[in-house]
Amino acid sequence: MATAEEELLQELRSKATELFLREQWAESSGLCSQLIDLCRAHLSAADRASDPDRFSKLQRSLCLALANRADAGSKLRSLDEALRDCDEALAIESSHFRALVCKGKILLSLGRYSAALECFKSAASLEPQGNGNAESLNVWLDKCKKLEYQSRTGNFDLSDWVSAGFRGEIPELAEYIGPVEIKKSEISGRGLFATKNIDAGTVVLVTRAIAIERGIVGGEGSGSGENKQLVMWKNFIERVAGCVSRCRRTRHLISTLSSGEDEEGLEIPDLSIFRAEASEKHDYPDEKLDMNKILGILDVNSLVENAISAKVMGRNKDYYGVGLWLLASFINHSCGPNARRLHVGNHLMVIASRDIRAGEELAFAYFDVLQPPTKRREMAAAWGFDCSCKRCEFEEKMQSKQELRDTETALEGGMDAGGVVYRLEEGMRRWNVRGKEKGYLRASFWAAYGGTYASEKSAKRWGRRIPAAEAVVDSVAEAAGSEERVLKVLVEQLSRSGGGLGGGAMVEMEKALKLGRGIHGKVIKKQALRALLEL
Ligand SMILES: C[S@@+](CC[C@H](N)C(=O)[O-])C[C@H]1O[C@@H](n2cnc3c(N)ncnc32)[C@H](O)[C@@H]1O
Repeated sequence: MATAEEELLQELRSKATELFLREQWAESSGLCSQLIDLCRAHLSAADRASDPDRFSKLQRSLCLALANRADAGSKLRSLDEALRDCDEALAIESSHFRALVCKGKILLSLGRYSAALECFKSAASLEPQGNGNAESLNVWLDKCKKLEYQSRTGNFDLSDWVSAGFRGEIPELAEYIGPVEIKKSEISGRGLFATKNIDAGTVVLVTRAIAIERGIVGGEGSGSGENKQLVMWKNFIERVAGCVSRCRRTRHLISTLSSGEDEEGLEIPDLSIFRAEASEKHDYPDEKLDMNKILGILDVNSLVENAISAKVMGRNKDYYGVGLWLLASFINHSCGPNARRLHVGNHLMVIASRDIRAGEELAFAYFDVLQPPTKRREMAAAWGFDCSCKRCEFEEKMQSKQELRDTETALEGGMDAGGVVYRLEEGMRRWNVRGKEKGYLRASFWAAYGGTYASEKSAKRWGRRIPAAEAVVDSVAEAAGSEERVLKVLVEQLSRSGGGLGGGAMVEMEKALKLGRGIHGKVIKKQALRALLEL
C-alpha cells in the first residue's frame, strides 16, 4: 500500500480511537465511516491480482474500521447497524477477533445468548490473535454461558442478593419466557396464559425494560415532586421514542401493545416474536409509529417499579422509576392475582404467587388489592379501567347486602378491627359465602384482619369468636396469592407460639416458606428465604 495512503488511514484510525476512548461515540463513529468509505473506494479501484498485499491490507483496514464503528454504534444503542457492520467485517474475514467479540457483546445485549456464545467461542479459538484479551474474553464467555443456561432453563438463583438484604451488586439475569401464551382474555383484550401447571414461586417470565427512567421525586431539592415527575416522564418518552426509531424489531413489538382503544379488536401476536433468540427468523415489518400512538401505549403499559428495586438502587422512599417491559405488558390486572412482579435492576421477573393450573390466565395486581371494593374501584379508575376480574364481579353482586356495606363503613369509621372481623365472619356464615369467595371478602377487609392478629391482646380478646389467623392466611393467599402483609401475620404467629404448636409448627413453617416463595420466588434457596423471613 502506498505510504501516503497508509498514513492517512492510520491517522483517521488513531483519531477515531482517541474519540472512542474519550467516549465521544458519535464523533468516533463518524470518523470510522470516513475510513470505511475510503477503504471501500480504494478496494473497488484496486486490482487484487496485481497487488495482493495492498489489497489484503485494505481489507484488514476496512474490517477494523467496521468493528470500531460497530463498537461505537453499540454504545449509541444503534444495535441493528452495529450488527450489520460486524457481519460485513466477518464476511470479509470470518475469524476477525474484534468483530467476533463485538458481535458477541451486541447479541448478548439483545438477549440472543446462544448466537452470542458461538461468537465468543470462535473468538476464544483464535486466542493467540486476541493479544492478551483472553482474560476479558473469558469473563464474557462465562457471563454468556450463565445467561444462556438461565434463559433455556428458567433457573435463576437470587440467594446471595436476598441474603445481603437486596443490597450490593444486582444479579445478572437473562431474559426468559416460561410456559405461557398470548390469548384472548375474559378480563380484557389479550392476556398471558399458562400452558402448563405452574407451582407457586416459579419464575414465569423475565424481561428487560425497553427503557427506564429513575429519579427521586419529592423530598428535598428544587422543584416540586410533581414537576420532577413530569420531567422524568418526558425523558422516559424520549428514551422510548429513541428505541422505536433505532430498532425495527422494538418498533414492531411496541406496536403490538394496547393503546387502550378498542382493546377487544386487537390482534393476538405470536409469542415467538418476543423471543430474542428467534428474532432472526422473523421479518419484522417496518411500520410507522406516530408519537400519539406511542403516548397512548405508554399510558396503558408503563409500570412504576416497586419497593425492592428502590432498595436495590439505594434510594429513599421518594425514589421513583418508570419503565416499559414488553411481554409483561400483556398481563392483565386481577384483584385475585396469581402472579407478582419483582424488579431486579432493569429486569422484571414475573413469579407465580400461588399454584396456577394449565390454561389459567396469569394476572398480577396493578395496585394494592388488600383493599375494599370502593377503594379498588378508585385505583382502577386512575388506571383508566373498570375492573372486570372474578373478585370484582363477585363483590359487585355482594353490594346488595346492606350489612356488608355497613361493615365497610364501620371499617372506614375506625370501628375496632376485631369487631369488623367478627361482623364480616358472621355475615359470611349467614350469606353462605364459602371457599375462594370467603378469601375475596377477607382480602377486602384485610386491614381489620391484619390489625386484629397483629396484636396478641386483641387476638386473645376475640378468641374463638373469630377464625384462627392461620386459616385466614390460607384463604386470603388462595384468593389473592402471596403477599407480604399476609405472610407477616403467619410469621408473627409462628414467632409468638415459639414452635409451641408442636407438629403444627412445622406445617405452618412450610406454609410460610411457600408463601415466601410466592413473594420472592423459588429463585431463592431455602436458607436465604428462612433468613429473609427471620424464621
Ligand atoms: C398492560 S395492558 C394489559 C393487556 C391488554 N389487555 C392487551 O390486550 O394488551 C393494560 C390494559 O388492559 C386492560 N385491563 C387490564 N386489567 C384489567 C381488568 N382487571 N379489568 C378491565 N380491564 C383491564 C385495561 O384496558 C388496561 O389499560
